[in-house]
Amino acid sequence: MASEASNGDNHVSSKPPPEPSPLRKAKFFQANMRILITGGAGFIGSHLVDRLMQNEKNEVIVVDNYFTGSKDNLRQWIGHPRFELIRHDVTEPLLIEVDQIYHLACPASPIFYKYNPVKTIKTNVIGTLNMLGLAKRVGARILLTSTSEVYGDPLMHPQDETYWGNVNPIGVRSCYDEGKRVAETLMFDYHRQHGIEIRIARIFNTYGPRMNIDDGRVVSNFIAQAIRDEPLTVQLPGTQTRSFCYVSDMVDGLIRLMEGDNTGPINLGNPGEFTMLELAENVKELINPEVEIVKVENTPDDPRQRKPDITKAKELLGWEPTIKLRDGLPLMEDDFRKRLGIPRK
Ligand SMILES: NC(=O)c1ccc[n+]([C@@H]2O[C@H](COP(=O)([O-])OP(=O)(O)OC[C@H]3O[C@@H](n4cnc5c(N)ncnc54)[C@H](O)[C@@H]3O)[C@@H](O)[C@H]2O)c1
Ligand SMILES: O=C(O)[C@H]1O[C@H](OP(=O)(O)OP(=O)(O)OC[C@H]2O[C@@H](n3ccc(=O)[nH]c3=O)[C@H](O)[C@@H]2O)[C@H](O)[C@@H](O)[C@@H]1O
Repeated sequence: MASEASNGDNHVSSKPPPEPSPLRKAKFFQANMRILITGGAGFIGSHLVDRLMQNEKNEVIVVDNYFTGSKDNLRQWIGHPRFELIRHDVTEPLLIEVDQIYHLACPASPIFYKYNPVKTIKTNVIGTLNMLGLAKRVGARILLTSTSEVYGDPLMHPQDETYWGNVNPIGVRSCYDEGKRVAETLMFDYHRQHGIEIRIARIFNTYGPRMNIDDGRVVSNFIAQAIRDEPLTVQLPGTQTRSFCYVSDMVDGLIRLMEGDNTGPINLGNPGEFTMLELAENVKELINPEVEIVKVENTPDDPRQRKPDITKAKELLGWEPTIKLRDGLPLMEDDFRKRLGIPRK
């Protein structure tokens, strides 16, 4: 017989609830946290998978369309009972059950995000909307990997999270930086309107093993060039600055942010600031003292300076980077030499 309440609140079902699968009763499945990583076949994503898989209570699901990522980055986990890899484009809806979502899917190297700008903005806007819809349906906490590019060509230095940025809305980088700004807006609108638990990391340049060798980003370019005895291509004027964070530090910051109580946005990056000429000189000294440094044309809207203020990350997450650039570069060199098949002389 139907219950008296018209809205269904007092509805009493005569049927018992369905039995959960016997597998879910097994010790192995019971305590698990199911974690989705979009873009998990990419550079940062695959290191995040490695770290999360260390915890036996985590089940990790990666979705990726392999635009810039690769199954090779995840080969050690393929076939593992707590790991699943799904070929999927986040611009399409995804229906799965998870407890946490690390939303990284988006090409990060300027060469790749400018290659198909319409797709990049769709990934940032529709992709984030889809992942927020998923978070809302299943009640998951969601973390967005935003970027220091939301500060554009910053007029405040170093950049803290209160700065609203100096961004060209119609330039060739806008698909990425404006795309991430909209993604941040969507995160906060879902949080305010639907009570979704959100976390936003503003990541500053991150480097390390597994970056695509021909990725086009400056650290991977210089290391590959130095190993191949090719000139290091410093884009003009060469005095523009960046702050480089080693990937293991970044992964640590992302997990602390996800597990903590603060929505962010929180800057994650290494405050050590270098001009591109200084970076080239460091790579030359550490990897190949014979190599030449040449100046080449730059691309439009390249930010002139970038350095994170990480006070908030220190205070709220107890996080700060531990690996200096001069220690991180040789770790990346080992990986690049292996993949290029060029041993040290
Ligand atoms: N590495 C950095 O310096 C840096 C700095 C700031 C922000 N970020 C952000 O961190 C995240 C990861 O960056 P990364 O350096 O690992 O880049 P990456 O290009 O190596 O990884 C991105 C991954 O997303 C996947 N992807 C792209 N579009 C997709 C789509 N539509 N559907 C499903 N998968 C898709 C790619 O195939 C790739 O595996 C990105 O969101 C990027 O914007 C990175
Ligand atoms: O930190 C960030 O937020 C952003 O950092 C990078 O963006 P960008 O700093 O422009 O990355 P690179 O392509 O590595 O360029 C860094 C600097 O190196 C210079 N460069 C690049 C390549 C090269 O061969 N030589 C060279 O001098 C560029 O002109 C630029 O000034 C990432 O690729 C973005 O995804 C990320 O969001």
